[in-house]
Amino acid sequence: MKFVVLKVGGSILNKLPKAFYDTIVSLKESGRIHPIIVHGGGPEINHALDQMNVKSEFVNGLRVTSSEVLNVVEQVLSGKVNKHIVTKFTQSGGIGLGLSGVDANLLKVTPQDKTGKLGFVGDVKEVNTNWLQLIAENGGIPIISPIGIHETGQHYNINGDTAAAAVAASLGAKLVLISDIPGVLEEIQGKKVLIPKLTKAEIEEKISSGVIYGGMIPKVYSALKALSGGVEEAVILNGMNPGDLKTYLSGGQVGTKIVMGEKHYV
Ligand SMILES: Nc1ncnc2c1ncn2[C@@H]1O[C@H](COP(=O)(O)OP(=O)(O)O)[C@@H](O)[C@H]1O
Ligand SMILES: CC(=O)N[C@@H](CCC(=O)OP(=O)(O)O)C(=O)O
Repeated sequence: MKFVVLKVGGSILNKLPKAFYDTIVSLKESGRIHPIIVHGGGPEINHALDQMNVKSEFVNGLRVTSSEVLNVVEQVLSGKVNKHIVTKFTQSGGIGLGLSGVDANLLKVTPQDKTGKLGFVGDVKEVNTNWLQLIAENGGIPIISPIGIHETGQHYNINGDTAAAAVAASLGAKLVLISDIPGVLEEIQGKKVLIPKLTKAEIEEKISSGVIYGGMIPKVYSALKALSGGVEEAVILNGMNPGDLKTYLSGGQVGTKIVMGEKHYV
């Protein structure tokens, strides 16, 4: 089975054209790929917290998650956002099956930060791939919200990119991180320029120089982690151009490819 894990970022969720969902459903129906969707929803969570007068706080792109915040995160991600995406796939003629990482022990976690500063933020230690395979084999498109479960039964908030990388690594799938930007950008002579390929060393350098910041940090680190976990390829693409996904899956150059070694870009 050719699994492709598509992570859809919250930055773009409400803007994605119908053609995006149509493209994924037609790729599934043609048997070319078995898509698995992992989604975010950061802006929706921020909005819900704002309405409760709770401040959103991030450390290196990860949300500090108290139990009060976790309740909101879970309601927004596993409820509102997950079902929004399921509906979009249904409208495109696909079988979208919404799950969170809590269902069927899909995403087992350990706390991300042992000092406790991040609160209930989890890192994925195991993915229950059986159910994903079963859903895919039966024509379904799994749509996963990034909430994980600890062995104590405690639920944890997982960054969407981190969850997607873990799912891709567990299946040896390609990882496609879909966001509202064409890829990793760098300002050169006052113009934002797309970086087509980035190695691990270049990523470290661009984080320390401030070129890569905020929500892009978990994205590039997740891509690297996925690669070291056995994923053959990781790429960051813009979801506003559904043609980009087709181009990428046909071997074309779009977005930013993340690779482990050799320097392709200086
Ligand atoms: N070098 C960079 N190139 C492009 N975007 C960057 C870069 N560094 C930081 N960003 C920010 O990262 C954002 C994408 O991360 P995030 O908002 O978490 O997206 P998503 O919700 O799609 O996962 C961009 O919209 C941009 O503000
Ligand atoms: C731990 C952590 O930061 N979790 C994220 C989960 C949602 C997410 O990843 O949303 P985007 O993909 O839209 O950024 C959060 O609470 O915002």
